[in-house]
Amino acid sequence: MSRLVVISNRVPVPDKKKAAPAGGLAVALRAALSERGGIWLGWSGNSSGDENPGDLSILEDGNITYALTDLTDRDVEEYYHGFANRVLWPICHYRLDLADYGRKEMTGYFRVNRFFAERLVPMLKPDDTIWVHDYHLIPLASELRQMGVKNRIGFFLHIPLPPADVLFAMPVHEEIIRALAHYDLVGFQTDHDLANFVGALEREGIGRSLGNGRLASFERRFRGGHYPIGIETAAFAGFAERAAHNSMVRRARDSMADRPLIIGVDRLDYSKGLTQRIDAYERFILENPRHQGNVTYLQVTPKSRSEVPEYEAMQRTVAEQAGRVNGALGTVDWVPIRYMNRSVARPVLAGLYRLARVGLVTPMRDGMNLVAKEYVAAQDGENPGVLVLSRFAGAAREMSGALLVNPYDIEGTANAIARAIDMPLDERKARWRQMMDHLLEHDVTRWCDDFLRDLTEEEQAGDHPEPVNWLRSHAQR
Ligand SMILES: O=P(O)(O)OC[C@H]1O[C@H](O[C@H]2O[C@H](CO)[C@@H](O)[C@H](O)[C@H]2O)[C@H](O)[C@@H](O)[C@@H]1O
Ligand SMILES: O=c1ccn([C@@H]2O[C@H](COP(=O)(O)OP(=O)(O)O)[C@@H](O)[C@H]2O)c(=O)[nH]1
Repeated sequence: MSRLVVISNRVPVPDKKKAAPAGGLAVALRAALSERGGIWLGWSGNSSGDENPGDLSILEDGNITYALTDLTDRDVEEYYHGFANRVLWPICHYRLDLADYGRKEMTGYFRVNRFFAERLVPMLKPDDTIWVHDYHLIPLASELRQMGVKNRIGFFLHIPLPPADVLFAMPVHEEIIRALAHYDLVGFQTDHDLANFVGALEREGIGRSLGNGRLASFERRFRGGHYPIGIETAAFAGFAERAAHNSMVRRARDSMADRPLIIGVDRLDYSKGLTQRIDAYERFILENPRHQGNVTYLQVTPKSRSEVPEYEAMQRTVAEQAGRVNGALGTVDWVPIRYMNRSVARPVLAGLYRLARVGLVTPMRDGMNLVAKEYVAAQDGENPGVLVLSRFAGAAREMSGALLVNPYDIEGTANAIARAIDMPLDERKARWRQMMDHLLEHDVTRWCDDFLRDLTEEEQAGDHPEPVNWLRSHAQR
């Protein structure tokens, strides 16, 4: 079995001082790395100011080497805040109105990808399998190929891939597609994302599907597939059971005194549909006065990407909106929305999910949304809560027991909340069982194994004796 090399923007370096266990993705990739031995390389999250980032910081943990690099202020600004989070993120989440494209940021993005490639190359062995994660690092394989790297390289996109009409609003869409063609396997969260990618290849004649997941573009052959990411289902269910003793969970339970709780857990991000969700909750209360003073909605919303102007503006908007609803509907002994602007450790979250009669997960767009899966895994099978889920989250492709909503339809979402609160036990159990069985089978380890199996079985792009001349012949037609 070849060594595994993982590259992602953020690296969950194990921290023995922190009590909270790592998230599912980190657990699964660490397991795969420790089985094969390997390296996990990425950004340290720190800036070196104007100075060139020094040597990599190396941390050895068993047979895994964590390799972290600082970036300069300019790199962070152009690559992370700029192109990744103000161009790729909004476009991939269908928010063309928020995309702020600039050549400087685009150049910085490609420059930082080259820099990651330069740092990686000296560490590589010829038969390493390389797995690159997410939109920050799309050009990494093409940079590595230019440096002579012939290894198998896979890429997984954690966020949605929009249809051609949306993707092509990005001035450098062709360079992005060309960069993806340098991987041996490109993985998406859902069949819709994969179909959008194939549609984008075919729309302007820059590629095509050869059938059976095989793709051709820019004179390269590679594979595309969909691999919906899972969670560490059994372990998470265990956290939820044990969390009953946690003091924060106990305090939350005592304060509810058997009244129904609705929970939302999201980074403070415009893709998560927080303002529409609060509107829907307000409408639900107004239309169901018997729930006034009865139901409470807890929204856990850690700050995210605060240096990006759209995120900074969101902090104010959501806080003001929650304040307005509390002011309008609250009473001397009831606060309709408990709004928390900080992060909660996952084992505690698990306990809070389990207390909640409704999990409200209503993004306007989301690659997957692990919160939806965690909410289901955390439930007590004898008295489970109901998942109200946006049809625009990747998770909606799998969570067949959820009440699916269109988050743009405030009235429809309000009705779904009412239906979830009043749902009889038998229906709740049947819906939950369906979803839990799926999550137990399709957990994050399975996701990791499926992707790596397909990547390592894959013919190497560079192995093709003849270049793919399809593009040229197509252009001549
Ligand atoms: O690293 P940040 O800028 O602080 O952002 C946090 C992560 O957000 C995104 O998560 C995505 O991946 C999840 C797991 O596959 C998926 O469930 C979710 O729908 C996506 O939004 C981002 O893609 C990660 O790279 C970030 O680290
Ligand atoms: O206070 C919080 C809020 C969220 N999360 C975790 O952050 C992840 C969010 O993943 P998701 O796919 O839902 O969305 P993303 O933030 O990656 O877009 C989930 O594992 C949550 O349990 C957490 O640990 N503490």
